[in-house]
Amino acid sequence: MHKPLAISMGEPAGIGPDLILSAYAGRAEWSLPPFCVFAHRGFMQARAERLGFGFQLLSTTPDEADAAFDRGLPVIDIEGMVPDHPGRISPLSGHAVIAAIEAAVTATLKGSCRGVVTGPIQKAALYNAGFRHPGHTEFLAALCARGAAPRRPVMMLAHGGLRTVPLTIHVPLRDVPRLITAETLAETLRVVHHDLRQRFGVAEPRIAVAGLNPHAGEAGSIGLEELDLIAPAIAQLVHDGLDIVGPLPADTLFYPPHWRTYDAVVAMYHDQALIPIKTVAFDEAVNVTLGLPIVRTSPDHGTALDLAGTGKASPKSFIAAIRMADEMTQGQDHA
Ligand SMILES: NC(=O)c1ccc[n+]([C@@H]2O[C@H](COP(=O)([O-])OP(=O)(O)OC[C@H]3O[C@@H](n4cnc5c(N)ncnc54)[C@H](O)[C@@H]3O)[C@@H](O)[C@H]2O)c1
Ligand SMILES: N[C@H](C(=O)O)[C@H](O)COP(=O)(O)O
Repeated sequence: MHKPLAISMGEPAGIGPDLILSAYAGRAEWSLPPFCVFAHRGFMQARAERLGFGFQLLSTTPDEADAAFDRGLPVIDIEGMVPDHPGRISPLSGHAVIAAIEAAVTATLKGSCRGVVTGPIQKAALYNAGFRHPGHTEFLAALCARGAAPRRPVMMLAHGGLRTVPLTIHVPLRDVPRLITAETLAETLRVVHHDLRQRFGVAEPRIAVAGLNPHAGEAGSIGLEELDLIAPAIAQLVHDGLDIVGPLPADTLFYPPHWRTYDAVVAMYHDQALIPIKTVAFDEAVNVTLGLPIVRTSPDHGTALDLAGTGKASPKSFIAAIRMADEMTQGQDHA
């Protein structure tokens, strides 16, 4: 038996459900491994009919998903009220969106599924339903910690050899300087180094670190974070034997001849890391969470409410996310 990948439905008003259905319809063309969807079945059925997909949706358990996969899309039914209103967020669906993620992670931690691929969520829409995290990244770390203090999860966006990591993630820009410490940077770099080896098969990772300020502080004349925090953290890790360079000016770091010499770039804040990769590879880049005991990937895009229910959303990044989770969990394929 092949263990399936677990896919959470994401925001019902967005394009996540559409892409899950498209992925199943194109599973042979894209050579996708078996997967099961953690979703409200009635809602998925309605979205499938709206988009004109004729295949069956089968209620299964994760353990039955592999055997069912050729006959129909295996759905692990999540209870709740989930209206099929493309583009219109409903306060009713929040609980089911959260429960789908929780159930997908639980099935993966239990070993019934190989890894988790998440459909995009609209975070603000979940806060009324009790969501207390800035995004999946931190929520997954909390779920994986099972009540203990979560380890630091690390967000990476990856497309081929271009891999970018924001040190700080979903925080206001004004808080970024305060959140950059030698400890958080060293912890993040160790996770990136470890997972480049373990998850990406990079034998000797070489990591670049961006500065925070223009020109990486220009020797302290445009800010001191580089001299006071970033350089000392790098020096300590280099002393420990890791191949890390920086802090480098962020504006020229992504010039192709430069980034191609690194296996990953750790940037200081969300947009510094995500703008370069979404600019050159929005269609195909993958968001992967490092530092977890399980594999989790996701497309790089969000809910795209404007495209939900239209059939016009590109499935490429979602397919790339399934493929990456498949590649990273090859060793766990068989139950
Ligand atoms: N993994 C996640 O859960 C995740 C990731 C990113 C953003 N989000 C959330 O998504 C919501 C919307 O974010 P946003 O508007 O900044 O970004 P977005 O990625 O949803 O949309 C940005 C633009 O790209 C287009 N687009 C997105 N995906 C596309 C696809 N597959 N095919 C064709 N066009 C596509 C959209 O139509 C829109 O014009 C926010 O609430 C954000 O927090 C969630
Ligand atoms: N920062 C991500 C992006 O812009 O692509 C996105 O919001 C996803 O975050 P989580 O994986 O933590 O939900």
